[in-house]
Amino acid sequence: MTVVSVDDLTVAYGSHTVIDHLSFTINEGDFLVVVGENGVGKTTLVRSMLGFLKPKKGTIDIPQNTKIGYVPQFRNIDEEYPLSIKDFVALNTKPRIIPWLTKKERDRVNRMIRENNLVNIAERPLGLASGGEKQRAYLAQALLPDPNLLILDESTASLDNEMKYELLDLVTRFQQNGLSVMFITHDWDLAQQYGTRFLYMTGKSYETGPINELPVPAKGGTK
Ligand SMILES: Nc1ncnc2c1ncn2[C@@H]1O[C@H](COP(=O)(O)OP(=O)(O)OP(=O)(O)O)[C@@H](O)[C@H]1O
Repeated sequence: MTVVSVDDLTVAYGSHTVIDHLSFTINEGDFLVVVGENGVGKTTLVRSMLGFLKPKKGTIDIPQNTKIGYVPQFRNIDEEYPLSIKDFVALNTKPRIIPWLTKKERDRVNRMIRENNLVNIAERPLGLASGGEKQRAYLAQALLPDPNLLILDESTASLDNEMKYELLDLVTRFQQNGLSVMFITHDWDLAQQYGTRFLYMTGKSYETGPINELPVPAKGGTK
């Protein structure tokens, strides 16, 4: 089943064309890694897929049963941030008339807390969590509404190796249960280890295919 189909997409900021005739698809259960140097349009692609930018040309076909979860690139959550990890996850419950969570919503929040290894720290202020714990909280929040496509924009960028693997192992577990993943990264090793397919954006052209065909640059490349 196709969860997103992008065909001949062109996106521009005014006269500055950033994405030029891009086509690719994401299928159910894919772990698509998106690689490419700074400024080639990776975040612009995500913003277009989320509907925030109107394509100049081409189409982004998102079937009705595709629900997207998104973990954006940068957040500035400092020590003063007042919400607990659990409350932060619960922020992504859909708008409701009564101000408190229903039992079903609470159960769902607790499930996400469990499945993202946050049980022991659920009541801790998010601002005091480590980088890896924060990323797991962002993941839990994004997964709360049960999306079938998860977009991660550089989620491992600020993490040490152990935390990177922990986070991506977790994401892989969800992927193996049918979640499709689109993971934007500058880390070619992680791309090769976790991806099933790739989209390589060079700024001039695009390549896509199974992960074993990823054209890994020589050392000193765009890593
Ligand atoms: N709102 C905007 N208005 C005008 N130009 C923009 C805007 N957002 C991004 N750009 C430009 O579009 C190009 C692509 O930016 P984008 O953030 O999509 O790249 P990226 O591949 O995600 O980069 P990075 O890896 O550094 O996050 C850049 O030249 C950037 O300066």
